[in-house]
Amino acid sequence: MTQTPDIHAKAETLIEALPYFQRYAGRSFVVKYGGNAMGDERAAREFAEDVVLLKAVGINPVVVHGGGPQIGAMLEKLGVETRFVDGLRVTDKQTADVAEMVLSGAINKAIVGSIARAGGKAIGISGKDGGLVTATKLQRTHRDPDSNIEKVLDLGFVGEPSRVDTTIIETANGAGMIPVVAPIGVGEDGHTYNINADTMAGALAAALGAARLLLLTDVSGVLDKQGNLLTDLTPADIADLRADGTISGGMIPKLETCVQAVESGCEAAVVLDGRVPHAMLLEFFTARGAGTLVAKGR
Ligand SMILES: Nc1ncnc2c1ncn2[C@@H]1O[C@H](COP(=O)(O)OP(=O)(O)O)[C@@H](O)[C@H]1O
Ligand SMILES: CC(=O)N[C@@H](CCC(=O)OP(=O)(O)O)C(=O)O
Repeated sequence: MTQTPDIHAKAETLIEALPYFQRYAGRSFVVKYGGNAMGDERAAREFAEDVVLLKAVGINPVVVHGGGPQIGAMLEKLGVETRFVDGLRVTDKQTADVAEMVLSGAINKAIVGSIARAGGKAIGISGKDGGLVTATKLQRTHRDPDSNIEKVLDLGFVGEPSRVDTTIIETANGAGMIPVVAPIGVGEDGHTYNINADTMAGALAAALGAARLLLLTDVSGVLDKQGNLLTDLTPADIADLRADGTISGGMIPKLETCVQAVESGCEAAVVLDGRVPHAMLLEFFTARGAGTLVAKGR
């Protein structure tokens, strides 16, 4: 019996992916799914399919989601003003409550639902569950570009992970479930903290010693001032890009996260375009993915 070229091509694609399945089996991949990348229904379905496929080939995907635009829309509906400093939302008590409602409620469960529809089993949690993430109030300074004066910022209930206990993730992995994590933490003081989703994903990637931290967003990767894609960056390159103003807004916490993750136990981090169909699979199972790879050295 003769086989059509199409069938051969499919078999070859699978065989090409075999070394990657083997290399990454049993390893964690932390995937940060940003509010901007969530986009339309089709993108959400494809994202869920990719995550389920990873699980099926023996990788342990951990999804950390954002939802900045969705929190913004809810705050607007409620008539609450909101603002960002260096990519972080200034969070008073009311804003923290809305962020938790939108992130741990609507978005978390929608992602769990799409993974279920793609044939996987997901468990939706936040940093509060199982003591996953203990947060402390973020201490941060901001240098005014005009006056060059550095000020201490008070962002309210914006937290950063100070302790991560991965037991609940490992328990979920062991039970064949895909953890879906909302970026909310609780402090020793009992307060609820709003954590930037990139920061949350980076802390989990470091604690799990993940093979990859993938940050899915709405740009093709980190761009230079002319708009060209920067394919490989080291922590030193990132410090230069920040100093000369090439990166701004949400890209600042994103790249800070990549640096922190690769310096604390995660092998490499990638910023990639979550709007591209099956972006994650292309990144995992081809020799060179499409986005910006951040690693300790070249
Ligand atoms: N040098 C840069 N390269 C690419 N994007 C950048 C750069 N500097 C700032 N950005 C901005 O960062 C955004 C991504 O961060 P953010 O909006 O927080 O995404 P997400 O919600 O997916 O986490 C991009 O859409 C872009 O507007
Ligand atoms: C402190 C802080 O800024 N928290 C973020 C949490 C959500 C998030 O990070 O969502 P994206 O990844 O979609 O931007 C916020 O309130 O918007």
